[in-house]
Amino acid sequence: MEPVLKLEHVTKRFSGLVAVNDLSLEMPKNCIHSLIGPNGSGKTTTVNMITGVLPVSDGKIFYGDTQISGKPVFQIARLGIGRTFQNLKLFSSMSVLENLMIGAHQMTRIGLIQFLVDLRGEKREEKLLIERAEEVLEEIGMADLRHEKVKNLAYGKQKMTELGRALMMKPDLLILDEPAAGLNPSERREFVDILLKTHEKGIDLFLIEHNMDVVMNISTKITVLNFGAKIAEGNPYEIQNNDEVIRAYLGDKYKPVDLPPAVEG
Ligand SMILES: Nc1ncnc2c1ncn2[C@@H]1O[C@H](COP(=O)(O)OP(=O)(O)OP(=O)(O)O)[C@@H](O)[C@H]1O
Repeated sequence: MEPVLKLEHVTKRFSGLVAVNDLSLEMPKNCIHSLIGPNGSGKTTTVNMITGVLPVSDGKIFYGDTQISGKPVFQIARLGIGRTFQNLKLFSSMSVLENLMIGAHQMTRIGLIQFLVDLRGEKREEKLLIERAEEVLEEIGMADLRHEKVKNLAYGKQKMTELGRALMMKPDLLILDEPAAGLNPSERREFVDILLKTHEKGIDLFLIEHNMDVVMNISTKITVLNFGAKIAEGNPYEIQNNDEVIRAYLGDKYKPVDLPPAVEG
């Protein structure tokens, strides 16, 4: 089966620094693929190249059979690749609903400024956006918070809003940069449950994550980077038992742990 995403000998150089070094990887369909490694090992740079934020220095990136390296961010997004960010990119003084709608403005023919001007108008596209936002709010369990300003939400709900914003465009592939960072165990469980539901609906997930309990519990495939280069690839069991990964990243003390149950309410 053709991979969803394929990196062929991808390198990124920043002046003298090689941030990603000759990286090749394939993400199979129906997969939760995690990219892990120590701080500074090149994970975010890799995602920035996949999403078109940074140009590759060498190599090629394919989404299905379409070469996406060299294409601008908006074109890559329109092909069906959604993304969340390590540092949330939300409008904190606006409501959850408005943030979701802004996330989808790329799907519509109108530009962002026009969209903001028209936010309370009667335009057909806005009605469609509101309908879609309502669907997403149900999916992420935040329908009752639709009119709450983002700045009043707990951090876990802000992260969920960021996820919702990425879901607005109905991506086929969703790239998540540290989705569990900053979440308490209960919020983490809730977030992971929503991610798994999202995946069950047919969205492939590619995630950068430092929380190994999350990675080892949900990943189908894991790629490990160190100093920009791939040092290992495999399923969670293989990665947990890989000597080089233990030396470079996991350490001796890592023991797989199940995620705790979510606390209701
Ligand atoms: N725009 C840039 N200009 C120069 N160097 C950069 C730039 N972006 C990243 N780097 C460097 O590239 C290397 C890889 O960084 P990157 O952020 O991709 O690592 P990471 O694995 O995502 O780290 P973390 O887990 O801390 O988020 C680091 O040495 C970083 O300092």
